[in-house]
Amino acid sequence: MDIKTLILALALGNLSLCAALFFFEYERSKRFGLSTWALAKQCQAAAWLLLYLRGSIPEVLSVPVANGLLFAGVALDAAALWGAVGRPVWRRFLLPALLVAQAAFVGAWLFDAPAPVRVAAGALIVAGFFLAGALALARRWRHNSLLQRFLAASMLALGLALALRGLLAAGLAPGAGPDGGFAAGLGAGLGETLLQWLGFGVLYMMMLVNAFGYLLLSRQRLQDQLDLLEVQDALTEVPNRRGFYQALAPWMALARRPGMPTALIILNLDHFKRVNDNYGHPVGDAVLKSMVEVCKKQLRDSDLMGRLGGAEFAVQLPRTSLADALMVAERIRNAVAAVPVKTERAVINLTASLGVTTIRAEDSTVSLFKRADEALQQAKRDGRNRVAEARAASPLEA
Ligand SMILES: Nc1nc2c(ncn2[C@@H]2O[C@H](COP(=O)(O)OP(=O)(O)OP(=O)(O)O)[C@@H](O)[C@H]2O)c(=O)[nH]1
Repeated sequence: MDIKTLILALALGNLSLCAALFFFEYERSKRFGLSTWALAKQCQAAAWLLLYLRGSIPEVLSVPVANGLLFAGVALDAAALWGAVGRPVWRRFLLPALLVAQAAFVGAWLFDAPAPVRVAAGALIVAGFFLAGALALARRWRHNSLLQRFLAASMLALGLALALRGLLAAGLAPGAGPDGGFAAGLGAGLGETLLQWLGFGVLYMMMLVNAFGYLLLSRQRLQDQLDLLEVQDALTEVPNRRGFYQALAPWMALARRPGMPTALIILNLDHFKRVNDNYGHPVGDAVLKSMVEVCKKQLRDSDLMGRLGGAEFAVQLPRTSLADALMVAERIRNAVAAVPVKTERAVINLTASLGVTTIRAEDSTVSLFKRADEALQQAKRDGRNRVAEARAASPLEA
């Protein structure tokens, strides 16, 4: 395979990615900066096509325009990766760097710099942006998945290989003889054809690693979000029923051993339906979120609040006696009643009813929640905006 065929493969590879992304985005909302990434692939596909047509089209298209598009493409790749890790640095760093790189390359072309110098500049610029993208993936190394670490490491290796190719190309520039240093000597020793193979081979690998890596990473992120949704309530961002049960399980097991019990509070907002009916669901949602914040402020770090569904929440209080849990429940009730929720449409006063119990040795999750719920219903029957204690254990249960 000659270099021209390799360039065509790069053009076609990027074009097929563009096509795949077009159909992907056609049906889905934008995710993980996929649009930035799609734009990057379009720039790169156009760049490689122009480079492939070199000799049959004006030089202005096949050199400054083609390389400019290639630089923009890899810079956008880096931007997409920084966006995917939650740090959109496009405007602050990558855009100014791209403008400087474009100006330097066009300057080198206008002033007729020797071909090896231009090749070296091009390789170093592309390597620089590629490494910038790799750094995004390498951030918070110890917390990253194996996939992300593998991608970061291979991108760093490829970026460094391309930078080396650039330095070796510089070694071939006129005037850089064997006395011109290690790069000059090595560059001259390897020869331009081998260096071209190294450069394009690395660029080809870069395309593959970037494409597969980005798509796999997007998939992994999506999976992580789905996994989180299984145990977390999307609206209030506290554990949902399943997540709350999971967190409660170790305390249920500990209840069979002597020591301080774990308490459970179930809270239900009073007449919450009216908020939805009077102000609409979005206001109801805002009220729920705000209520969670109000309640959390009354809790210790070791306590955990979860949403059981609708306007019903639960709080687990590890190593807390019934008397203390009743005090906490009273504090929560007071806070909910005292802090009106300010929304765009209205200031809403709410109250809550609460049922309190502690985990007993003989409890299953069902019996525990049933008892707490009975206390809650008692609080509702007694007129709402109050705390009720669950019935004591019968001698048989005890
Ligand atoms: N805005 C909003 N409303 C919800 C959501 N989930 C459930 N609801 C509503 O919350 C209300 C729950 O009402 P209930 O707890 O059954 O009754 P209530 O009106 O609070 O009356 P009491 O509990 O008897 O004091 C229903 O109208 C549900 O439609 C949600 O995610 N957002």
